[in-house]
Amino acid sequence: MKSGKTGIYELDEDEEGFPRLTAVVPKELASGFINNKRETYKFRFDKCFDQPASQDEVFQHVAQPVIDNVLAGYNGTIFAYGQTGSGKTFTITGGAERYVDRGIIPRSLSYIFSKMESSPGLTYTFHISYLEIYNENGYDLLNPKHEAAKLEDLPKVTLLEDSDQNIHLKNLTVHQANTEEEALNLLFLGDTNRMIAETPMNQASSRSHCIFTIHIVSRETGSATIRRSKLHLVDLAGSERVSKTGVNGQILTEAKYINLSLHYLEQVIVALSEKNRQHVPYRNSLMTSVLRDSLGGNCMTTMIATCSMEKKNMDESISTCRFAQRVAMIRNDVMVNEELDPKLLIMKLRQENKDLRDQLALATGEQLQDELTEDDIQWCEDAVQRYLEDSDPHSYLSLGPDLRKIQACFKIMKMRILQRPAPVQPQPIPQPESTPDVGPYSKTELKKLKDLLLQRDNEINILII
Ligand SMILES: Nc1ncnc2c1ncn2[C@@H]1O[C@H](COP(=O)(O)OP(=O)(O)OP(=O)(O)O)[C@@H](O)[C@H]1O
Repeated sequence: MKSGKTGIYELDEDEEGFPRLTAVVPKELASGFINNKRETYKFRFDKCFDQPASQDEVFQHVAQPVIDNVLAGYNGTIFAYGQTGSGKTFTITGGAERYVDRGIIPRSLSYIFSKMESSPGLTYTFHISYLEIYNENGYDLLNPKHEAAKLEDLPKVTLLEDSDQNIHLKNLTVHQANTEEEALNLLFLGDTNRMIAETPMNQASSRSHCIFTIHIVSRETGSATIRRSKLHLVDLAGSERVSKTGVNGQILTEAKYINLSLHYLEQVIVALSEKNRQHVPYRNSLMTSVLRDSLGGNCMTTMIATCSMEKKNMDESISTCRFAQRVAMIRNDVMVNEELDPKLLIMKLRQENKDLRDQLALATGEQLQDELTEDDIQWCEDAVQRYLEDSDPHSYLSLGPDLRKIQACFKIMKMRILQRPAPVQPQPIPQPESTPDVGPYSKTELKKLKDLLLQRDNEINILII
């Protein structure tokens, strides 16, 4: 956080070193506030980003820690809250003009896929869904028919609750993304389909809530345990009050729905922040129902409050800061969402069953009579192969007490010996046709010796003469 004054706002640190935002209300604005005598408002946050903060800085501080936890199997939510035009969409999705303006969603996708590539011991599967909530109705932004139809013509996304009170969303498609590019294409498709309309406050105001969700399944290689987690990236509709915008007709209806759903969101957040509160009113709105497992309980929630620095928006900015303070009071108990993969679990149990039968046979001295299965024979093949390939002369073939397996392994080895090609016999070196060599000397050497002998005899004869 940068310290300093930004017009009527001041950024510094409180006594405990936390970033603090102080809003100093100018006299001419004070009458518009509920407590019109109050002149300064102080808010404490985990982090404050001043106007020049880069998208990368925001991503690193806000999103990266949440994503690291999501990849480790926890649920995570990041949502942007603030009045229209304060930068929610810019923060969550990003600006379209420059690459450096990419927001939290595309950066999260890049980060997640790069993490996946650098974790060879883990297998990840990613699925993506993109939900828009408009006038309290849910619509699938990734529905293939979306481009051709009006939003209202699409099948509505509805809530279903199972006997364990888990929420399921009917008509919301979930798409697998194997690469960053595929995931970005889904984001692009959803953003293209997003409903936008004009209001007097903003030419391209988003009047709906959008929830981009990355569903992650991970498993360590060879493990039967799978982890399921999800990351919700939420771009809320503008939080400004209706009276401020001076709108009517359809836009007024929309604004009322937005205000109501944000009010219910606030109610849930207030309930979650009260220590001994038993009932949390999640069911009041579609958004709180969808985010039920993502606002409190088993989830890491991060809220980004976007504020306008302009004087005329000061009461909205203070209201946004108040909301953010309440969210900061929620304490969640997070746990990894682990479960066993049914297929791997069955395989594991079958193996355990077999081991137990083998042990029983060993204990009772009784031999198993039924035929070995194809899997058993393959197991024997592999065991023999490993044994033969092992260059250690002291290695042994461990087969357990099952006589059938021992016999199968012997049979496999015998087959391998029988099927081995006959060893190549060394061929005799062809010799020139002549008398065979005698003794340790070759014929050439013998001839040389005979010649030498003859020469010596001649020399002796000459000397005698
Ligand atoms: N940090 C920023 N840097 C540069 N431009 C920004 C920044 N934040 C917002 N903007 C620009 O301000 C305008 C409004 O921002 P944005 O659409 O993100 O607001 P919003 O809060 O999502 O509004 P709405 O509620 O209407 O969706 C956009 O043109 C956006 O590009």
